[in-house]
Amino acid sequence: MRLPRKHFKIQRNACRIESRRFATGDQPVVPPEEKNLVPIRTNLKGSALLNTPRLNKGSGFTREERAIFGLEGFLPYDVHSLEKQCHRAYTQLLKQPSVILKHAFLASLRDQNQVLFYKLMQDHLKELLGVLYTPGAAEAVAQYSSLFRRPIGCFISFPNADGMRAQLESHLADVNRTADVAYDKTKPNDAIDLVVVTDSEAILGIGDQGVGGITISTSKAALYTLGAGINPNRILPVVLDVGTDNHALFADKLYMGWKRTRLRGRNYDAFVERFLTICRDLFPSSIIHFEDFGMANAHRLMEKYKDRMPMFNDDIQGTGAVALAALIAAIRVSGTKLADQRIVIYGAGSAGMGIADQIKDGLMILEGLSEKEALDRFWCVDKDGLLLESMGNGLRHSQIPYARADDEVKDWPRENKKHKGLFLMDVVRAVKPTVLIGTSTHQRSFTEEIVKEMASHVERPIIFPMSNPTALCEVDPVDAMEWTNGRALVATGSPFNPVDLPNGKKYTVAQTNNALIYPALGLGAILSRARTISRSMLMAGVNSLADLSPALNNHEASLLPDLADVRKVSVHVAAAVVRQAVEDNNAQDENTIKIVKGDGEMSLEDYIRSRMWDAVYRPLELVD
Ligand SMILES: NC(=O)C1=CN([C@@H]2O[C@H](COP(=O)(O)OP(=O)(O)OC[C@H]3O[C@@H](n4cnc5c(N)ncnc54)[C@H](O)[C@@H]3O)[C@@H](O)[C@H]2O)C=CC1
Ligand SMILES: CC(=O)C(=O)O
Ligand SMILES: [Mg+2]
Repeated sequence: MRLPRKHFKIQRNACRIESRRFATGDQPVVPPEEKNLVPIRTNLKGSALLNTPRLNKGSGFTREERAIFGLEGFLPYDVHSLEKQCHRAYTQLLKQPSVILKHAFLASLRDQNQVLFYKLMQDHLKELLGVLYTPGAAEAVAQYSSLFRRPIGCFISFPNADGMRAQLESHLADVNRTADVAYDKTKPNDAIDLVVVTDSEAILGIGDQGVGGITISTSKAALYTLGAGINPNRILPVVLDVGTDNHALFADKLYMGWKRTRLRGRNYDAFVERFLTICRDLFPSSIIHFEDFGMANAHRLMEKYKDRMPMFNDDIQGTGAVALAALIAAIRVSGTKLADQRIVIYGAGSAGMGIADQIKDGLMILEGLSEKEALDRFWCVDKDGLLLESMGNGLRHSQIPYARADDEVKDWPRENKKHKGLFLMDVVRAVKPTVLIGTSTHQRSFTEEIVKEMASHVERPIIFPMSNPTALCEVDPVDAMEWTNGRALVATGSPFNPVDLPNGKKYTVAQTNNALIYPALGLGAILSRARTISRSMLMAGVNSLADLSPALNNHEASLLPDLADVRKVSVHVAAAVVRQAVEDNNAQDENTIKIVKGDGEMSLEDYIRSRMWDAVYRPLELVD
């Protein structure tokens, strides 16, 4: 549907700021260059408008807007452009002496003026991702209760479970109250595109953080907007407060969550089921992103719900996808084949087994291997050593297919004779891996001896220490490069500086973080209104991301695109995901299906751009 021109007449010249993307969701489709001219309708005036971060422009309100919305007495006289506001905010941010205080500053800005927050983030993305996301988010989560100022997001606490529906309805009403979020007012339930939910049991690599986990949901939500232009007002970040087993939190008198031992078993499952059922009922067009659930639940819940609704687990599937994309790029650089790799995974938890599953899918789909042949390429090592069939009930469900036969290892030499298990060094010596992936939270565990042993058998050792935050990374890329004479192909989970190579050049370390792919995966699923988020959609995303690898043209370049370019990357990845959903008859959005089939008025890429939200001030229209 094209908007009649009269919709654009209000304060047209207020929209001089660069206009590209607009918004996901049930919005009128306009060409990308017109989307930011569409006014936002609101009945708020005066301080109520200034105190609504979704609509507030602060000193950026034009003279005309100040008159219409009764703002003149509330603002200093001069009108400032978004660029000038950004400059002021950046100067203030730089005065904050630590990462945690910078994070708090950003949170407070987000809480005052949403457009300004996203514009500032976007203009300094490379620098500020480390503040908002990993490693900064780890500190912010851990100190949530002591630094608390104002709540952002949705808190679903077990003791209040009886009121869960009403709590979620209040959030929906809140979203609908502020302006055009659900453009079509006859469909108030379509106002939410995305729910990002954590139960806080395994936040990054820092474990159980109780209610503080809301900050991982809000950070991941912000990356959806920065990375894929998903309208921030249509995302619901949620923490399920089911208690905590982190005893330091019990001792903290400022702790703000439910001070009980973490809920488990049937009550936990019923609580999650109830939450998801209500979400599906109240927000039927939304997708659900699971983040940082503990090992015992992450895989199990994904298996339970993945065919029932459009959901994915980011730590399992998002991480698997980004790791496989980096691996495909590394293999192209090294001139080898995926099927010829011997892969050791260190840390067989959610991320580790998610990576294994995704690479296994890659071996089967891209290389035509049988499942058994694919599984044969993996050796997974956890706290008790190499996963072996004899570990029986000690293996988690996701680990069982990867357990090796005990016969294979009976003659392997063991470093630690006193211990039953085979540890990383034993496995590296015996397997001679070509690929070593770390998702263990065991800092600096890829020692010089291990890396040198691996590098003595492989021309281009592929080493991905993916644990977050930075302090938990399995090996510093500088060391990995030094110990391999610059031969290693390295990718990390948190950001690292480029490394000097022996040939005088610099090697750019890819940030192999699920943040490079999950925003586009979500955008593709939302736009196509996919019934489920399928394996084939994930694989389409992986291939399109791998094709964008800078290392394909320059071997010292990063294996993956820079995370700071995620927004451009996302258009291509989301397009691949959408096309796959349509090809699989998994898409339900008629308009998107038409465009993919070539019957629309614009290309799929332009359509995607036209649906992306931009950090610009759109005109406001006063309604009764
Ligand atoms: N780069 C990325 O995109 C992502 C990175 N991660 C990182 O991966 C790490 C693990 O995260 P999850 O898998 O979600 O946690 P998890 O708790 O599910 O898994 C961690 C696994 O490592 C094992 N482990 C712990 N200490 C070990 C040791 N000394 N030796 C061998 N294994 C050990 C644990 O037993 C567990 O199986 C975290 O640091 C997290 O930040 C997680 C998701 C995405
Ligand atoms: C990146 C991420 O999801 C994690 O470290 O848990
Ligand atoms: Mg995570």
